[in-house]
Amino acid sequence: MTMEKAKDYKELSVMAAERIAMKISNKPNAVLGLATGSTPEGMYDALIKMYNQKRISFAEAATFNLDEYVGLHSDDENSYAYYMKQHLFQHIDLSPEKAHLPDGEADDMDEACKAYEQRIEEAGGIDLQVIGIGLNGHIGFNEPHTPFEQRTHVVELDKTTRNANARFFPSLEAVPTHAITMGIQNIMESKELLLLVAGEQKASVLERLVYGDKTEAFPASIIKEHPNVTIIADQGALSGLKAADYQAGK
Ligand SMILES: O=P(O)(O)OC[C@H]1O[C@](O)(CO)[C@@H](O)[C@@H]1O
Repeated sequence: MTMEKAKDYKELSVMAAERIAMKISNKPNAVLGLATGSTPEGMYDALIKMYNQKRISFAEAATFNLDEYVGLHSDDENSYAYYMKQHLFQHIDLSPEKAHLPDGEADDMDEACKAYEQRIEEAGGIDLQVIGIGLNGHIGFNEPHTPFEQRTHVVELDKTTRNANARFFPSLEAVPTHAITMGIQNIMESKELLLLVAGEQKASVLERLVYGDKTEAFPASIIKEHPNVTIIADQGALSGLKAADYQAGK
């Protein structure tokens, strides 16, 4: 596990975008795994900037998002499909057929989960997966006590997660109760993982990730076993760690 320190959120965002830019420069048809939430917003802004400066092109790339709410139409402004359109897709040259999100509106959810996995497999697997981390250690929407072997599935959202995400909705009741998410196993299968952690409110989460044991009670703890994982964290998020630990790239 490599840890990279950013002085602030802006620097973290640029560092993350540079990782993606490097990936698609080396492999123009790279398969990128994308995340939503507040954390990657700055990274998407930085990527759009690089695209506008003609530094990068997504013309040959494909993307797969980690998760989507169940029951929200892609035009619903709280759906992750809408988020991705607003924050990235409408600004770049990624082909719409190659921009994938789980289908939160499918009649048959089990089928939708299988179909999503199949599309990832057909694309050759994910080269670089960006993830954020929830306050309870979730990755994607894999809540605490999700088995590490879990594949794409429908999940009932934890109270903490619904509360944390209520800021995007008119009320807590409006936050969907379920989501469809890549499983922990899918995340671990990506060739490279990039975890972004920003802000002091995530300091204790990062502390637990770095010093804690591997446990299904804290889903992110598994990523320490991934052979190619980088964490980019800003000063706020790093405030719970001993400086020597991140300088040494623990
Ligand atoms: O970046 P945020 O908004 O703190 O969210 C952290 C994680 O929580 C989720 O938004 C789901 O609640 C993930 O998609 C994200 O990685």
